[in-house]
Amino acid sequence: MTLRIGTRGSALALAQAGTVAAKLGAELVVIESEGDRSDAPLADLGGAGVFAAALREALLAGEVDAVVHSYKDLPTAPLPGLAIAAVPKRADARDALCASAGRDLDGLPAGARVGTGSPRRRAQLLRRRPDLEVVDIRGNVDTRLGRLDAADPERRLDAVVLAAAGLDRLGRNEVVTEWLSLTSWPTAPAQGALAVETRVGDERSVSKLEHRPSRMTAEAERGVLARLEAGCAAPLGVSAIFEDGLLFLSARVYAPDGSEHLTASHALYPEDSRDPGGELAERVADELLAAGAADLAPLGGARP
Ligand SMILES: NCc1[nH]cc(CCC(=O)O)c1CC(=O)O
Repeated sequence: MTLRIGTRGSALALAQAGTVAAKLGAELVVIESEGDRSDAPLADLGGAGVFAAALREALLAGEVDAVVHSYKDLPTAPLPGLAIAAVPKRADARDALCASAGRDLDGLPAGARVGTGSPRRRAQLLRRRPDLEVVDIRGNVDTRLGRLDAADPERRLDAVVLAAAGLDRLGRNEVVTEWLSLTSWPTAPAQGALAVETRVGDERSVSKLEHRPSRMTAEAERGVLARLEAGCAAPLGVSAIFEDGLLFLSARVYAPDGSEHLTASHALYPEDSRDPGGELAERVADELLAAGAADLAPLGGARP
């Protein structure tokens, strides 16, 4: 029997799930979700979890054998009966600036209009360039890039910030005018990583895709989100790296207007811990909370 892999129908989701299906010799099944059908703000639909919900329903109902998520869009709470059976080798975790006229962030004119729907990216943009006008946008990657050369001046933007991994998977690297370094611009937990989910007991059907270091860094980053009890709208940037046997995790919480931020970083040798990602995330999150992260930014439910 051919393995059936469920995916959202967006160009990005199809590209991501397509690589997974190809490696497994599996068949793709497109599942439409409320998040894809509606233009309503994500928060009104129940947060980023709406993208995952329809896929998970189809998996639980046995309509497909596995589903592929952007790991960063998956809520941190596990769903009973389902398991993240594989985390494939992670792509670029960085954000990318896509600006008109080939400009980088420092080269944008004063008061330039830059689009993003992410409170983290808004705070990071304002921290680097307090003069920018950050415009709230959403929609798929092509819609967002379309704002760069929109004919209507009210819609036109000077730049947008997107995940480098998504642009790469769509073959759109040529629009990037600056890759933002993770040290000064940490990104969303698990950005650039995929999560392949199966029903509990079926994990082996996809386990050849598993890449341990990618799971470890993604789990460490998501652990910070979980420990801070933060939602997808929290102005939080994280970056984990596994290098020379050492797992390193850094997290930064921003004031929404970018005026202040707090950073915490820790490292450990994974073989010294039963749950390296969780343990590291706990240290980093506790340090952020002790330093007053919850007073600096709305971490939980509050959405703009
Ligand atoms: N929030 C939407 C989303 N979910 C995953 C990606 C990109 C791919 C990835 O991070 O794995 C994007 C687009 C973006 O943030 O630019």
